[in-house]
Amino acid sequence: MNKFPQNEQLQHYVERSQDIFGWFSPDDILLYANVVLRNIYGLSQRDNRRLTFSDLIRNCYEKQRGFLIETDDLDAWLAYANEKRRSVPHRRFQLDTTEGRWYMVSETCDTAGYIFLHGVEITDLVDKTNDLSNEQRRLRRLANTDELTQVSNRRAFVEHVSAHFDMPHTDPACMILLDIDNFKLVNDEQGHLSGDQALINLAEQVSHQIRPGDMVARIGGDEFAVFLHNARSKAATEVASRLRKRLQKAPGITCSFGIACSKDKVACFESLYKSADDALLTAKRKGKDSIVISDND
Ligand SMILES: Nc1nc2c(ncn2[C@@H]2O[C@H](COP(=O)(O)OP(=O)(O)OP(=O)(O)O)[C@@H](O)[C@H]2O)c(=O)[nH]1
Repeated sequence: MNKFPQNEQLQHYVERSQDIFGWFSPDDILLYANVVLRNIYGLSQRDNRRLTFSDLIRNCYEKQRGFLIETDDLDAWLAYANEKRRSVPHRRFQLDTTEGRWYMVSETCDTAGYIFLHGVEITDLVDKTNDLSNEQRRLRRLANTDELTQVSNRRAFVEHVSAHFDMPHTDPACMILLDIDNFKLVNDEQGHLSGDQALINLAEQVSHQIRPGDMVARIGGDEFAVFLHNARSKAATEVASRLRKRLQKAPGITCSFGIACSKDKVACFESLYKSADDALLTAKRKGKDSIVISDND
């Protein structure tokens, strides 16, 4: 018990370990690298050259093998790395290789300036973390997307608009609500699948009318909402008019539109939505297929 391996035994284990082991002199010459580290630096067992850390890195960079160095400016990369080396007695960093392996490396520096490296492979962990991040992204997208039309859903829309109003300096913004006229009849006369297709087509048409950064969402059965950043009622009316004209060109469905714009900093999702919804109701009452701008604007 408590008997540490003798020098030769220890060297035997270190040499054959799957971990990284390395040792640098105070003038940064590689004094020892085990098999794993020699592979990463691209050195053969009989390589007796006195290579510095910078030589080794330049070698990997030029051959694009081993230690993966992603930079357009190797001198700047080396200057940064050399500034970090020996800056503290202990530090840890991740190292990845051109073969896609990852290591968590711990670097220990003694008072004389010798550096001892020990690294453990963490490729599986990194892969799992990446899988989890991808899965998280996929789930977030699912949670925010309307399954039928693939545009955003109500939850994402509320979040997006609320985030806009949470910002300290909000640009003027507009909300357009649009609702298909007599959609019940479309379903009744042409069937539910045709109704679904009409919703998909409408979502596509609306998406084409807005700028990147603006948002369209399906927020109810046959109701869509658009949020336009940096826009006033004139721009919002133009978007709605373009859309209305496009819909009129192809016989099938028409929509009613309600528009509301934020004028002051106290605006919030609820107040803007209420104004747009009132305007939409007015458009429906006026005989549908029309655009109404909120009284508050
Ligand atoms: N095909 C299809 N229909 C849906 C879907 N969700 C809701 N609906 C239908 O959409 C219709 C919405 O009707 P309403 O908005 O109440 O009324 P409307 O017939 O559109 O009449 P106005 O809104 O007054 O013009 C209902 O018949 C719902 O069954 C869906 O995902 N697919």
